[in-house]
Amino acid sequence: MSTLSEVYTQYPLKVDDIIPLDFDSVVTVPDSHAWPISDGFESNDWLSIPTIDLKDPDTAKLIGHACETWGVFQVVNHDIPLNLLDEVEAGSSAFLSSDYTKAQGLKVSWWSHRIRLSSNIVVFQQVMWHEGFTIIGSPLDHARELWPNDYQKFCDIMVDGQKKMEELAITIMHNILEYLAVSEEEMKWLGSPGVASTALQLNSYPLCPDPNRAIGLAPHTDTSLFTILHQRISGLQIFKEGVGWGLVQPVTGALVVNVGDLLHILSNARFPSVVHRVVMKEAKQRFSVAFFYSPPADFNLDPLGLSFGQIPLYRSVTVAEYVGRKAKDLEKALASIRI
Ligand SMILES: O=C(O)CCC(=O)C(=O)O
Ligand SMILES: [Fe+2]
Repeated sequence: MSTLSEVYTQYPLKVDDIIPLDFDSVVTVPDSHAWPISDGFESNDWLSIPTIDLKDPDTAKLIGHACETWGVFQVVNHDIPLNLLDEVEAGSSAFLSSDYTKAQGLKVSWWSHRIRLSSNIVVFQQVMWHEGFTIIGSPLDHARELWPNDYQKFCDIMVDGQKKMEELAITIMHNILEYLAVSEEEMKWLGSPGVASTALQLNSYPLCPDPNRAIGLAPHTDTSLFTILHQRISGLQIFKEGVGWGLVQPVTGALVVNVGDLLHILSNARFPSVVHRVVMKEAKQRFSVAFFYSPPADFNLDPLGLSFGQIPLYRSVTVAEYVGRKAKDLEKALASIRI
């Protein structure tokens, strides 16, 4: 087994779990999509997470400190043009509203329940107020099938988006390693383009007739080292120990970076893997773009940067094994490798 695509193929969508819903015509939230009100659901409080200027000479310290205290921060001066992020969003919208996508009735699922349309585009929708799709690798073959006359532009934008996100991820990773005092020798894969496991996930949260009865994405942690996210409209909530749920304020041009499970393991639990969710806040359709950054699937992940005498809290695990554990049981994956 060598790629994440192959790992996901082992956990296909259970078709019986699909509950179709036409978000375009719905006037109330059906029971199938109603979500129990939970703590902080209606909170409009912004969390004061750090915003870091990537041109600041102290970037490594600022990023490391933010990872340690919050597990999430925003970055500005990141060199990804805003118009590219807008184009990715427009491409996502076009894909989701294409006749092909609609005709397939691509409906409800949750993380482990994904419809695979082709080897490289994974489409899913769930009992959340959400639809979206994940691109792993090149979208070319599948997009050619979807829009025989029109696929090239979509592919160029997605490939460009993935490339720029990966460059930014490499910069952030270098800073994190510096902060954790982990030798780059330990991460030989880092920096060679196309070697890391990456995925570009395009999320859409349709306008909801009753926002307090639905949820965009249920609480979860990401199965990545970290995730880079673009949001223009609010809705992303983070859970902070001792504070509770709070919204991450959209800042024009900024990208949100959150720690995922793999960096939590690598940092020996020094960095929290951030629990987050999406709530329906504004009376508009909301899009977001998430870029998941992880080492190659066969990379052996160990807690690193331990100080003298410190014991590792997690056993060594390959990325592929961890992804498989998470796909099987979202809640128990981390505990299952705890020493
Ligand atoms: O849409 C968002 O703000 C969050 C998306 C997210 O958490 C994810 O795709 O894993
Ligand atoms: Fe997430």
